[in-house]
Amino acid sequence: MSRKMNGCTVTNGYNLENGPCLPSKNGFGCNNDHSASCNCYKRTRYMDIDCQSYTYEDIRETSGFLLQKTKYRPEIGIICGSGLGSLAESLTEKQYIPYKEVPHFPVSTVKGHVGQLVFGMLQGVPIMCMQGRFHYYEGYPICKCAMPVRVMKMIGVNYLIATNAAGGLNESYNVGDIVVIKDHVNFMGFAGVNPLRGPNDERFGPRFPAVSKAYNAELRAAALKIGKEMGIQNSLHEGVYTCLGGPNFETIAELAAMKVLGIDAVGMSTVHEVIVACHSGITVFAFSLITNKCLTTYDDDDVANHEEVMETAKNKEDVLKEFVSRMVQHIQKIGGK
Ligand SMILES: O=P(O)(O)O[C@@H]1C[C@H](O)[C@@H](CO)O1
Ligand code: HPA
Repeated sequence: MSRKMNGCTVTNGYNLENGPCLPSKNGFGCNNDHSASCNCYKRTRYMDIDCQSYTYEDIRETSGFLLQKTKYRPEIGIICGSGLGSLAESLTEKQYIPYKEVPHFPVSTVKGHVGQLVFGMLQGVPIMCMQGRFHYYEGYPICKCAMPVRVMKMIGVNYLIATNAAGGLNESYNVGDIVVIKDHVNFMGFAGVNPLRGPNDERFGPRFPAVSKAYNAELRAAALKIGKEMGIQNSLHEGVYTCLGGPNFETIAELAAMKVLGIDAVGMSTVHEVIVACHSGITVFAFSLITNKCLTTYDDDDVANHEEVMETAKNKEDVLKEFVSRMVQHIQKIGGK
């Protein structure tokens, strides 16, 4: 799609003459003189094209498309982790929109991630659910992996429930336990892989957002209370999650190092989504399903595998549906529609 931005003809975010159009001091796009106020490719070719994947206008186009396709106006968004797509099946009056039909959306490539949006009702509350998320190891730039969260925000989502499958590093965790995430260690961020990298458009959020309170304390407390009410308090924990780039599972030495750092659950997602949610002012609740124990000794015969992850997720389907449904009910009570 072509449009005019600051005198440039831009096609799909590209000024064909000068490369990707970036936010410039004058607004979006190249201003064609490549001076100090111009952020066109000629001035910024040292930057990864990655981080300029989506402009505000792109996100507006995606959310506009969805708002026009659906009658739902959800304030709560849910991201289903590996094997957890069945969470979307609890919705009633469902409307499915495959990612491949949505402008600018990436497509899912991982087993256990269907690759569609599901709009519908849960506990009488409209919900937008991602049945399938995007991981860095699939080959997408990290900002692209997190792009749906910006779409959610523009659609009107104010609460995000992010779920994932994770390995349990904390020795007190068992397979099938739920870990309410209280904090994360952004290992990929240590190496500069951050969804907010690149020019910041203030319309999305601030250049330097605080993420020290990313996981809402009130929702965490509510989750623990809900766990008690459901009688699952012995298999419910609060813990620290980390996301690694994947796709390989971790080495014994890596896991030993992470243990020292106080990490409880190890996965390959969620952190980028939570950072973007925080940046956009979305309130976050996130949890991991412990699908396997992290193996921390060399004499263990077992190895981690995706089949085990999927199988555990399948086995816990019912309890997770109930847990999420009660969380939605709680969020509605405190202000989400
Ligand atoms: O999407 P999530 O984080 O739930 O998926 C986890 C991490 C890998 O994608 C996969 C490994 O089995 O499960
Ligand atoms: N490591 C990383 N990601 C995972 C794991 C794990 O053990 N289990 C499920 N996702």
